[in-house]
Amino acid sequence: MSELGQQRCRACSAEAPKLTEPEKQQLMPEVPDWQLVVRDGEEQLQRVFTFKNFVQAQAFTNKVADLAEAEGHHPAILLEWGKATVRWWTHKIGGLHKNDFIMAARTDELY
Ligand SMILES: C[C@H](O)[C@H](O)[C@H]1CNC2=NC(N)=NC(=O)C2=N1
Repeated sequence: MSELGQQRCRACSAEAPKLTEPEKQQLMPEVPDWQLVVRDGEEQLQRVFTFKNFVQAQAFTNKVADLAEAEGHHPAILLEWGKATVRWWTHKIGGLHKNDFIMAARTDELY
């Protein structure tokens, strides 16, 4: 289990700073299966999880949703047959916060 995967989200305000490039580069090795993407001008962490069928993808999606609600920090999830694409970013700052890396690591532990 990665050190990030043992952490919990810290409530952040709209004034919280986005992670700097060095901070992101330091954190990326802890979530090696995730990629940085930009959607609607906002940087996000994305990973595609694959499964044998829709039901397994749905069950994983539900686990991620439960984790998100428990942490008060929510992803975008695209559920398809055999796939679940998860994207983490912090809406209120329009980019990436350490919380998003924590949640990506916590998501990996559900897979
Ligand atoms: C009021 C509510 O707690 C906030 O809107 C939370 C909900 N979940 C959230 N999830 C994410 N990813 N980013 C947020 O800024 C965010 N804010």
